[in-house]
Amino acid sequence: MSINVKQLAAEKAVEYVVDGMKVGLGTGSTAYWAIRKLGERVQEGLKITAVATSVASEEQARELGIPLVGFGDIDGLDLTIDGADELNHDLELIKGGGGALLREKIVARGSKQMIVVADESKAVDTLGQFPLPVEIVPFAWEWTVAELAKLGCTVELRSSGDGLYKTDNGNYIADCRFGAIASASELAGSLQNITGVVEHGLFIGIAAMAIIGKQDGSIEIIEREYGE
Ligand SMILES: O=C[C@H](O)[C@H](O)[C@H](O)COP(=O)(O)O
Repeated sequence: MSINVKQLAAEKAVEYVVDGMKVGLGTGSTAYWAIRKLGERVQEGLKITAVATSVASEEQARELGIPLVGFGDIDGLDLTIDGADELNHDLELIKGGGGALLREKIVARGSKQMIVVADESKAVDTLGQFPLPVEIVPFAWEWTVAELAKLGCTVELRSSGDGLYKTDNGNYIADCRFGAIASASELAGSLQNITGVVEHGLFIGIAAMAIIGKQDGSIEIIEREYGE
């Protein structure tokens, strides 16, 4: 019988949450299990407050009775637990497969610590197999897509049903296929220089720990010192 490796990793991460913490709730099918476990612990008496990185995670947290606070009520978070689409051994990540990368990056950057939770298929030697999601403004999106393509990728504007996919912020997602990404930080710099780009899904120097669930029931932990 196959085990739920996403749940395995997510529930391990929730062990790092203690009373009094301000917690960032990630988005996606792995973060879902972390939020579910946090909800259970809150019902058992854990005292935390939280902010969510998407409308979907906010709704899940509310249903589970996790106390949510506004961004104006706190000046930062202790810990964010979130998934990833790809991660390498330096804890560089590709995120945004679910379209939540902008909110996720704001929340992760506002946290003292970010733990990534993933199944083993997400751990890679070189980033880039997964198309890099880039959030772009709808205005003149054709020109922004053309600028992205000049960086050496093929770009597909994400669709949803009959139309274009829109993020929780009302923007589009351009999925950019670069193939193997030699230097994530150089690419991040180039993406930031394109005016229509709101944010990209490369998370570099943000996560301190990854918890990876494996089919054999074991867990691998990758850690990185802040400032490395
Ligand atoms: O936008 C979505 C997020 O970055 C997710 O955390 C990421 O796509 C991983 O999602 P999942 O755990 O469903 O694979």
